[in-house]
Amino acid sequence: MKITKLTTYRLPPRWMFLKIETDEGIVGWGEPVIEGRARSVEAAVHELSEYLIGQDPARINDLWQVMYRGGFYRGGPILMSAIAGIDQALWDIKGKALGVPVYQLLGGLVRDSIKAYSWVGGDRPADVIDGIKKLRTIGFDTFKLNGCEEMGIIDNARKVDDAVNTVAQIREAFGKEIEFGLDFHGRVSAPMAKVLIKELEPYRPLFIEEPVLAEQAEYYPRLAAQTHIPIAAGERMFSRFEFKRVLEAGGLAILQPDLSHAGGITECYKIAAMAESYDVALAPHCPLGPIALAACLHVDFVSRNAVFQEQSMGIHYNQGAELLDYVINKDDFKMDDGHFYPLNKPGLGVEINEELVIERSKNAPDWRNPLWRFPDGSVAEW
Ligand SMILES: O=C(O)C(=O)C[C@@H](O)[C@H](O)CO
Ligand SMILES: [Mg+2]
Repeated sequence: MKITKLTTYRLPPRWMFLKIETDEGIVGWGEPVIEGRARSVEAAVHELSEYLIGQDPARINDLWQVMYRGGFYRGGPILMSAIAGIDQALWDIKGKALGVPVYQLLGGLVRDSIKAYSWVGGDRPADVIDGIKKLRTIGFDTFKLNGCEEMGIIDNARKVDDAVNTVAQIREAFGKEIEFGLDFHGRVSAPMAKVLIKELEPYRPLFIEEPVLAEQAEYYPRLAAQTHIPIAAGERMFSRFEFKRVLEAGGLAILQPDLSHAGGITECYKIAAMAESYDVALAPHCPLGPIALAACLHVDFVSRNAVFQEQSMGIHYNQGAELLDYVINKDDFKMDDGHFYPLNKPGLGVEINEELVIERSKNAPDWRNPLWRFPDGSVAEW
């Protein structure tokens, strides 16, 4: 079998799908994208296609190494997201050619279901109580929200109290019947992370995510030393070579590699195993579309240390399209009691409505995240 063509489709809400065709008619789908930099990733995918056209899609490991090492420069969000989407599509092709789901190619199921969690509230955590109430009616008991709004490098007690009050309201309304992670979203400086975490400790959130930016990873062990709250990070780390450093330094209780940013299934499966060797949990980051989610689920179902799975149904970013809009086999993603179940169709197990993808790609928005500024005009982390 030979790879014959790569086609990219930028799509609402802010996704990109990749279709890889072969000379035997088997097609694989992937989801290479960096939210807000889709065109850069698209260019990278087509640059990398020079290594792929005419090659045997079954040689995933060799093609991955060629894409990673062949261009001298490597790593980072753009190149690793391009490789990620290509890798997902190659696993899709391999599974379809052999008639088995990807998780079977990775050694078979290690569990029968995986817990999902849902976002509540928007960029600024408000109205989370109603959001939680609604989502509980469809089986969710685990949630994630932004832990705070903009936070200055050194900020005032009122800002800290605002963040804590949101969490206090959640515990007041639901007690310990639900769990929630707080995503600091990289908005918080190391000094303020210490203050916030101390004030949040009594409310025992399930985890605190990106308490500081990935480029401040040396603070993870220091912050972990001051709190019992599990620290999570990973969406802005892009290869096992980045994850090895944070695992070695300690401090992270949960790794959140993104299957569409960190080199795909081939790389994230290795990251999951590295995490397990340090007794660190896996919770793949996935605010994206169905192909990215399917790739996460296949890794979840073969990784004993996978604990819960992010998914984007109802997420505040999904303006213009919802998680399963482009999926034909929607029922395969049906959650029961807030859990996903194995995708058993060959390959990734996602049947894409290509006609709709082509149609919707004609007016793809060029999504950008908001650019936040503090009152003094300086740039704030979004
Ligand atoms: O889902 C998460 O945990 C996020 O932090 C969302 C963020 O990754 C946005 O997708 C960036 O555009
Ligand atoms: Mg996050």
